[in-house]
Amino acid sequence: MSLNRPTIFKPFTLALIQLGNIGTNKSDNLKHAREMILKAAEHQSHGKKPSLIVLPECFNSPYGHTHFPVYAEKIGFTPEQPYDIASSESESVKMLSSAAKDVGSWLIGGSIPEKGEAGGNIYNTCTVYNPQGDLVAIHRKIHLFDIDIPGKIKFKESETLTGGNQLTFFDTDFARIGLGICYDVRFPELAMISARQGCHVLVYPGAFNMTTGPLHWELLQRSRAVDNQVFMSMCSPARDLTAGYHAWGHSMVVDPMGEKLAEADDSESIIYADIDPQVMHNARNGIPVTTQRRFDVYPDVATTKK
Ligand SMILES: NC(=O)CC(=O)C(=O)O
Repeated sequence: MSLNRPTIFKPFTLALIQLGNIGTNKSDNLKHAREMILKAAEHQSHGKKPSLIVLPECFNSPYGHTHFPVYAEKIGFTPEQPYDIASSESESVKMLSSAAKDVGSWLIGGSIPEKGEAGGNIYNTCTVYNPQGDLVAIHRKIHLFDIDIPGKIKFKESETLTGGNQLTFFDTDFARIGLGICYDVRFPELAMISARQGCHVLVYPGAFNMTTGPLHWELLQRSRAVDNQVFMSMCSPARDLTAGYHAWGHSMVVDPMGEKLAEADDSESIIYADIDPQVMHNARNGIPVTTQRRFDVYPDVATTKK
């Protein structure tokens, strides 16, 4: 993706689908996700449908390290080449592509377990589609969710997943969008670099839990938004107490001043936020941190090369 391309930032509506009923039957999960994408697109704000629709992390399978290898699909995307949907081996990619085309909106397809090209690696991968249904970008969760809070929650994605090794953003005709997945939000460098590369809106499909959700879900999103003076949003699955992993829910959109524009509760729902670029311009003019950095005192992590 060329950084030199002039970026556009225009008002648009963002829709987050807090998907429920994610069970063990993948076809049912895909069917339901498709129905919810069509429903999200029916919304009108200022006479327009949402320009960008988002699904949650792990929307086609139960969330858990033992499930990832069972549900993993081969995608085979390379950013340098156009992707041929018709010959894709991924049923999830095919559904998402056709749904994006049918509604004529950009679609961030949450995440799915992905079978890598070689060596049996499995990734937690987000795919992105333009309104023509083309697969235009993927983001593989970089930081794996390995936590152990005694008596509360133990989860080790690294038992079956491999972390991605690339930052991802993409340009639309209304904004530059930066991607991350869930635990990636705890690493402020990622959001900082995306913002410094010109992203206006950060979208992280995610699935926090009942221990970390109440403490950190909102705090981290508002922090990333205020640190970087960007719009920040995370899209969760709905809470299902019959599932092995209890998602926190509370899908959210935060503006560059840290104000919440929209928030779901824990049940299945679709939330919408009107993204107004003027809010970002006002934040940056009023609190000019973007021009006050002191790289004579500390290094610029956003440009430091490996
Ligand atoms: N599920 C995650 O990747 C992250 C999470 O729940 C947390 O950071 O807390």
